[in-house]
Amino acid sequence: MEAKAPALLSVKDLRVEYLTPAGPVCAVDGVSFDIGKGEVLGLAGESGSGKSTVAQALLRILRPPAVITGGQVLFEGEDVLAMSEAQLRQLRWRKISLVFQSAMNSLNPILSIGEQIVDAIQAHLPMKRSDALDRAVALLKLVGIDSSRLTSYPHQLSGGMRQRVVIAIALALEPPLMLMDEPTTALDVVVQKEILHQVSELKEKLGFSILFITHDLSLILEFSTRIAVLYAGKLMEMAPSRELYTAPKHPYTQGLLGSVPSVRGPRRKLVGIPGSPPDMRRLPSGCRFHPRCPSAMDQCKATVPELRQLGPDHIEACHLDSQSP
Ligand SMILES: Nc1ncnc2c1ncn2[C@@H]1O[C@H](COP(=O)(O)OP(=O)(O)OP(=O)(O)O)[C@@H](O)[C@H]1O
Repeated sequence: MEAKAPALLSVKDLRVEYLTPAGPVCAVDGVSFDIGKGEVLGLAGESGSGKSTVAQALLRILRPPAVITGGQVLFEGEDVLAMSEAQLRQLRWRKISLVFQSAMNSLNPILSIGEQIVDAIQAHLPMKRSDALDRAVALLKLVGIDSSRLTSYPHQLSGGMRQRVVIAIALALEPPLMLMDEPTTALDVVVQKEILHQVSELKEKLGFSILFITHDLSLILEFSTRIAVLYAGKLMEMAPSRELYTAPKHPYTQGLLGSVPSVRGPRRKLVGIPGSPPDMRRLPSGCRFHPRCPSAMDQCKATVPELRQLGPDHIEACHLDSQSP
């Protein structure tokens, strides 16, 4: 059996609340996961399940009214939640970088691509401008952009190219971990896949790890090593991608997969999950998924299911499976 890579990032019992005037909303409730070196952990779940809140908590870039109210985040053994602002400046970009959906629109319109990459490098590393420029050329090449584009302005590039530039900037300091929050959602399907394939190749070459967030389960299945499924702020199931696809245990995971077209195998009828996620201010009792669950039992309304180990790398929180021997 392949030895498990030591955790680069370890998240334990993370809890984030939005302190709204109407009372606290617990958007991330006791979420735990590890990311190993070179691993891609996909965070799946419908809109509002807490995926972006998790990513922002890891970098400590949550904005009020969000506050981290519990848990532990260890990156390379260092306690991120205890870091000072100065330590966080060393962590962001250098150790953990972030690519988000609208990043391609946040490039500076009046600076050339080359200038922006050079500025990003020089903001963090004591490097001569000519060396930084060489690095910018190499970075653009890595993401499949010709060096002749160095003098182009963002508006002269397609959306896909702009997002590639953002990925190049995110990789400029060779961080061990990249957080990708809906990195390609604004782009057309073909460009999305091209970019994600390229990122996968870069990951193999450079050895970084990825936390990959998207609501698109088919992309998560294709590009992640392991997948964590969130529902209303709670971790429902986590397993290696293949195992999650072939043997999903949680009715919520099964429901999510029911809305993904099958690439191989027989055509199957797409069935979504009836209803919609709960209002986070008025969560259902017991298992948060029970009002939408086709297999809900009385117990599901009464008690919150604990996460249980189903296999060496497979965990799930559901009363149904705690009943089977
Ligand atoms: N500014 C805010 N004020 C109050 N509650 C918020 C705020 N932002 C987010 N939330 C709550 O946090 C929950 C999680 O939001 P988050 O954006 O992390 O989810 P997500 O899974 O990333 O969804 P999406 O895919 O739509 O971005 C939401 O359901 C909402 O209840």
